[in-house]
Amino acid sequence: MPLSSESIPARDIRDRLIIGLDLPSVEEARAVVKRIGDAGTFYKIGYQLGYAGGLSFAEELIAEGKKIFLDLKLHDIGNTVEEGVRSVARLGATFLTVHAYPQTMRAAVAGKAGSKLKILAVTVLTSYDDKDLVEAGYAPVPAAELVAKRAAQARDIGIDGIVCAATEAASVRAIVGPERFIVTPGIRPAGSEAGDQKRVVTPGDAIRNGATHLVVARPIVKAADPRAAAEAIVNEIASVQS
Ligand SMILES: O=c1ccn([C@@H]2O[C@H](COP(=O)(O)O)[C@@H](O)[C@H]2O)c(=O)[nH]1
Repeated sequence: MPLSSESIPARDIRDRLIIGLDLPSVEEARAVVKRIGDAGTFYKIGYQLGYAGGLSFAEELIAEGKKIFLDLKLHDIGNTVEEGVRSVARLGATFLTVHAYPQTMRAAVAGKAGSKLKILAVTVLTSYDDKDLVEAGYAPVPAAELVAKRAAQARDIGIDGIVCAATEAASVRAIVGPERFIVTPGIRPAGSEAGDQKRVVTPGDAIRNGATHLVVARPIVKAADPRAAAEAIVNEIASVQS
């Protein structure tokens, strides 16, 4: 049944939408979170806000009962990743990203041991297509093939979830099995601008393809009415969710 502001959807449906707080200051992020109100239950903090006080703001949101995805995309020598993840685990976030390189993923799994933090492996950024991979120095390989290889490595290492484009969500599900999270940025409601995203999918198709969580930033936080934009996506998720 379609949902409206009057009948806020069950919490688990709203949790499938992760709203990217890609904003320049904590003040602006706090204002957007306030406008979205109870339509938003899960927020992502990445480079822009993270380097502008966003980690303390993450703790504030957690204390208010919101879930937090720290999209820090860690990638460094193993010891640095392991200790960095150990520090992040103390913040109480739900998800943390690392790049899907085997050394990095193994270090992240070691660093989160004993905590509730879930590690997501970023396979191939959704702003990349096959040509971008060649430009970055990879032998010609379709992005989908590299996503599949990295998803299999992430599974074998014990990573909790995969970040990929929703174009690859169905094939990733076949690789990683039924339990792991499949978190898909590059989501664009029909008619909205792709911007720098190249592997783009609508919210409904992403859910149909098997994504567990959709990441949406600009189409919500830059919207004239961020709450209405978030609700429209939650409604689309609810209309196709099995
Ligand atoms: O492959 C990836 C991994 C992460 N992201 C992040 O998701 C959001 C998407 O923002 P939009 O404004 O909805 O395009 C952004 O914070 C990225 O850093 C991604 O897009 N692709």
